Amino acid sequence: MPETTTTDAHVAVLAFPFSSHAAVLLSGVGRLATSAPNTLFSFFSTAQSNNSIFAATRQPNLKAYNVWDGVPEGHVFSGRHQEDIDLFMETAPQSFRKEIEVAVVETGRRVSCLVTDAFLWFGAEIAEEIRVPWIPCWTSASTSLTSHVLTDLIRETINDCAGLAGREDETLSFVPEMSKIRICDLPTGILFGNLESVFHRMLHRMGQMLPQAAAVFGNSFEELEPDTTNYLKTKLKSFLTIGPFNLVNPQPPVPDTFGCLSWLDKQKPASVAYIAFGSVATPPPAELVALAEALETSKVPFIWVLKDSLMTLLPKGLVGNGKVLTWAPQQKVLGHNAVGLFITHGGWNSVLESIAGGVPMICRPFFGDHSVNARMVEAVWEMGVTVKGGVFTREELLSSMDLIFVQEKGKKMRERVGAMKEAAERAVGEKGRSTQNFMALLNLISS
Ligand SMILES: O=c1ccn([C@@H]2O[C@H](COP(=O)(O)OP(=O)(O)O[C@H]3O[C@H](CO)[C@@H](O)[C@H](O)[C@H]3O)[C@@H](O)[C@H]2O)c(=O)[nH]1
Repeated sequence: MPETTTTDAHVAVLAFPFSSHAAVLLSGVGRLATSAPNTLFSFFSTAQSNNSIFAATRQPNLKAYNVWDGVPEGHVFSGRHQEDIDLFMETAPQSFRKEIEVAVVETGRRVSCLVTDAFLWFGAEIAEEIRVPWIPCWTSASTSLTSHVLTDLIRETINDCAGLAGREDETLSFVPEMSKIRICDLPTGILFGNLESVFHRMLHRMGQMLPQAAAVFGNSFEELEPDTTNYLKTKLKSFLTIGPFNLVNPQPPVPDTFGCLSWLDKQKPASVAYIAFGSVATPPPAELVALAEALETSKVPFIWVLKDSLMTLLPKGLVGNGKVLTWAPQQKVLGHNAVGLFITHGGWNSVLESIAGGVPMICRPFFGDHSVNARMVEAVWEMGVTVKGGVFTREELLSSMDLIFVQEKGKKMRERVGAMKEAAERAVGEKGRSTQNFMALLNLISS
């Protein structure tokens, strides 16, 4: 790729250091750093986050800086939900400002552009103070972003129509681009959950601030979400989908500690269920038991990622039919031709990785954007199903596995995921839309 940068550009990158957010941002920024070797990239996250995502060898023009996690010395966590996020967000604007100054002194280059996780809406204020463009990265689907940009409209419309009660299954007919999404599928923080929590106020503010950004870039591709992508192009100064990141920047090699891949080599094509719920979610014990029983009854071979502490819940004979482990090289597993089903929470990276592997899904959403992603899998792309009633039951799992592994409908789903996989590969190919968008982004950040 041609070098298009001026020689003194310095991009400050502010990460949201929880779940897989920082890793996804680093994956996008790593690609920019490779394509613009004369531009410096200073990547700011907490020490814990940086230690977990920065490999020993990185591009020489990409350097990690640690910011304070906001946890006061001697603080004892109360176990309150998202306490770590609340503490971080309280001090984050000042912590980032302070560390940016350190990077400026150390590199001898003033910052020329501010890239942030889109969650960090105060990036708009920092960018204004230092008079540089603000370019946020949205690490999830264009459709979930649309719902955040439209939060005020959605709240007003629902309130004008006498509130939410009994209307959860209605579709968002007043937003034509999201007309297959139901009210109950909306990400938490728009109508559901504690709307006054630090996290949800942050999402609301983000939706209001993003139209000020010089450009927003996202980990999706236009062919996957044409309607909401086009809508965002009208609402934001510039909206550039440059994904899927997993196809252009696959996961760095991770050791196959548990021998998943060699075990998969011995299984029949499209016969194995892979089960994982991302970096945060865990189904409650009763659902884990329902899942274990469904696997045992169906005899479907499986790879199941599960926390160590929960393994005692599984029936003793179960493991004979598969592998239960604490972490898998997910992208490689989903890319293996033996895998025919992904049982997932619907995290955006998992959805994109399932598409890249051509694997249909059973989605069991938990929070955040999982429900809207799962709805798209089922009702828009028809590449899988979402569990009814929101929880796993043995009977429904058995019938969904039968549908995907055995029935004609399942075959059609596999064909549709396969076609979308090809569309994704075209998008990041030499002349693809995501590649063109990436070049436009590269010009923006390094000029
Ligand atoms: O055994 C495992 C389990 C997970 N992963 C990886 O972990 C990531 C998980 O990402 P994702 O599916 O997006 O789930 P979360 O970590 O829960 O992601 C958070 O961030 C996403 C956007 O970045 C949002 O869509 C989710 O709602 C939010 O929970 C993926 O890249 C997986 O490949 C592995 O490599 N091995």
